[in-house]
Amino acid sequence: MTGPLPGLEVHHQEAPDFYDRNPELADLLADSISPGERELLPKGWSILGKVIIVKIDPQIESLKARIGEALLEIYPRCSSVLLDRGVAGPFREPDREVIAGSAKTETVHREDGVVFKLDPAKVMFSAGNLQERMRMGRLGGGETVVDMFAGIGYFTLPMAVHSRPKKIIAIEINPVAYGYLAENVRLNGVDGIVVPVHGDCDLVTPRAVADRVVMGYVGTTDQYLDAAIAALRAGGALHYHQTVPEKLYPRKLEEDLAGAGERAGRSVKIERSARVKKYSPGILHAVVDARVDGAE
Ligand SMILES: C[S@@+](CC[C@H](N)C(=O)[O-])C[C@H]1O[C@@H](n2cnc3c(N)ncnc32)[C@H](O)[C@@H]1O
Repeated sequence: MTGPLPGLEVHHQEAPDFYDRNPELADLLADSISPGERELLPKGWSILGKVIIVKIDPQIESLKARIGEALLEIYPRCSSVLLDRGVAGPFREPDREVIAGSAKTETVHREDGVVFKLDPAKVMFSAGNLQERMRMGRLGGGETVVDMFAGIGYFTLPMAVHSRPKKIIAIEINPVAYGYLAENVRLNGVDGIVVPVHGDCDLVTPRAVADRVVMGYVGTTDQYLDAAIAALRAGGALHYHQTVPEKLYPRKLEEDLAGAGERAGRSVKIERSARVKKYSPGILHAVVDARVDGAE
């Protein structure tokens, strides 16, 4: 997608965000904070479009407005700063608060030739999954794909834009994320390829249609493996994202897949296991690719 987007300002950047040990933040606040507070200042932040997203140590949360203003001074092209308190619930909704700048946090992020419109105050966008988004955009071609936890189109859009499948059925349960998914499909000019579906994967995943099924991370991804395998035609590819203690990687994930294959009476052959990113201390976010044969 290269054309202008009416009414939207697009910001180009190499990666979805960057973490920067910028001494400027400490310098800008130097006169008004103690040396102890200085030590606790954030060492990095993310930038998505025009929005800066920062985690702040709870011990210095009283400084949040000043930290936000200082970040806007460092990045004059940005318009809002969000304090990030993590992601919660099955919809993976971020807990974020505007601490400086405009209350309007909807923005447009461009990455790998794909446009993502989103409001980072309302939906998540994981910087650490960049390589995986790029990889998915270069697999297959001419296939029917089911993206089970599509979000705003994290995997659907790079696949539709770059590998030109025949069709992608992109399923999303959260109405806000679904709204952005539908809009991003239009903005990227892939409405002839992507069919956004608003619903619960457990109820709406079609059976025996897919050459490829993508299962992004939702915390309980393993509970949807039966639906994913049922969606696949014989010989189809499955991408299973899950978190796992480092010590159990990749065995635990391979066992999840083997179990689902057994329940379905189909053969599941592991083709690749990879670490996507560190999720939390001792816990990995990983992806396993498998080939599923047998009855449709
Ligand atoms: C973490 S986000 C998308 C992950 C993305 N694929 C990635 O790895 O960057 C997961 C999405 O799945 C959606 N979701 C969770 N449970 C679902 C379900 N049962 N059916 C459909 N969508 C679901 C959430 O609302 C959320 O938008």
